Parts: sequence; structure tokens; C-alpha cells
Amino acid sequence: MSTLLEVSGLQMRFGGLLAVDGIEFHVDAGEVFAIIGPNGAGKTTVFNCVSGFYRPSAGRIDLDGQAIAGLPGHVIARRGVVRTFQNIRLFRSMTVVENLLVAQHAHLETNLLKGLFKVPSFRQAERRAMEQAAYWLDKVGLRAHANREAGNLSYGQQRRLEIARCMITEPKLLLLDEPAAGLNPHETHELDDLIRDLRKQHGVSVLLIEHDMSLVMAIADRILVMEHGRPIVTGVPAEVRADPRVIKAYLGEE
Ligand SMILES: Nc1ncnc2c1ncn2[C@@H]1O[C@H](COP(=O)(O)OP(=O)(O)OP(=O)(O)O)[C@@H](O)[C@H]1O
Repeated sequence: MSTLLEVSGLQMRFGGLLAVDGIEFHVDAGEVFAIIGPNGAGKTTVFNCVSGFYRPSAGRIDLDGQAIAGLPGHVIARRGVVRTFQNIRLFRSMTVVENLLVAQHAHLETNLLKGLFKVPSFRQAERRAMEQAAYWLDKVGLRAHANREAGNLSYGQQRRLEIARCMITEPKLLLLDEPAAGLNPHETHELDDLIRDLRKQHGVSVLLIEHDMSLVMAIADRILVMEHGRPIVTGVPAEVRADPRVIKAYLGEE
């Protein structure tokens, strides 16, 4: 398997606080890789470094062998790394389908003049954008809600729309920040199926932060466990589950 994302020696300092230090991991093409750890362990900070929200204090982040650490978020997104947020960020007063059309805008080969004069290439791009939106609405089960305001969807539907909005840009790496937070067991089960499908049908790699252990253990190929900003162990779910250091980090000392 080829390596898609390689992170080494990652460090992030906020003033006197070393929030992340010595983080190393890689994500292979098509892999689901999870980062877990107690609250405040530094998981979101790692995400923010990978997605370009923070410039790391030290370390390397390579995508397909090219350095991306410190690049602006929109440049990293164009290279194929997109993310969802712990607190869902949709255009709440736009409709569901509009959210999917806007997401594609940055990736469409169109410009304002072409749009004004409706040249054929613009119309073609528009048609393709609609087709893609319809495809993703079906995929995440929101076709019947296409014209509803995104802010009026249920929590689980909003999470699925956020994932569709990412996937419609055809990313190489999808970062999911606590996608199961606030979902009921049925919705979590649907999310599990959706992530499996995205990997299988679309070959996307997934980097996941999640507190729902049953979801992580079910879908992650490998897991990095962090505590106090540092890695404690990386391994397949069975190894991680049985590791005394992980049990101690979660349950504390006897
Ligand atoms: N922008 C910031 N400025 C200062 N400190 C920060 C900043 N972002 C995060 N931190 C600190 O860095 C540490 C790691 O936080 P982070 O949010 O990455 O943890 P986490 O593992 O994602 O936690 P949770 O599971 O609660 O979301 C915490 O001590 C946090 O207070």
C-alpha cells in the first residue's frame, strides 16, 4: 500500500503550552486511521495542523510525498485534504442542494465572465455540478430533503450532509472530527456503513477523531492513542484495546 499522509516530529506550542509533541504516524491510501485519547490530549490540534488551520511549531506533514505543513487551509483543501468539524459548519440558511453546489464552486473550472455569457463550458460544468449533487444526495440519503434549509435538518442528517459536502470535492483524505458526537445508535450505525462505503467505492482515506470506541474499533484499520499531547501507542484495534498503557490513560491508575 502507498503512503498518502506522513506526519513526523509534529509539535504545536501555544505560548508556554506544548499541546502536541513528537507525533508520528502515516495514513496509507484507502486506510481508515483513527486518533483517540482523553479530552485535551491534542487530537484536534493535530487535525488543525494537518488541515492548515494551524502552522505547526515543528515537524513535517507530507501528502503524497510533498510537504504541506504551514500551507494555508484552502491550498491544502485543493491538494485533496478536507475536513468536517466537531460543531457542524454548514450554510444553515441555504438549502441542502445549495450547500453541495457551493462546495464544488472552488473546484469548478469556471469564471464570472463565462458564467455571465453562459458559454457551453460553463453550462457543462453546471450540469456536472448538479449531477454530482444528486449523486451525493442519494448516497447520504438526503434526496427527499434537497430543498430544505440545511439548518432545519436533524443532527444526523446535518452530519451526513457535511460529509457529502466534503466528498463532492473528490478528496484524497477525509478528516472527520468526532462524526458520531450527538448521534443516536441508529445514526451511528448508518455513519459506520457510510464511512465503509466511501472507502470502498471512492477509495478515500479517512483520518478520524472519535470518542465512540465501538465505532473506532469497528472501522479503523489502525489507531494512534494520544495522551497529554504525546503518542502512547499506535496499532491495530486489537493491540490498542489490550495495551495496558491505553487502559491506564483511559481509566487512570488503580
Ligand atoms: N488555540 C489554542 N490556544 C491555546 N491552547 C490551545 C489551543 N487549542 C488547543 N489548546 C490546548 O491544547 C490542548 C489540546 O487540545 P485539543 O483540543 O487538541 O485536545 P483534544 O484531544 O482534541 O480534546 P477533546 O477530545 O476534548 O476535543 C488543550 O490543553 C487545549 O486547551
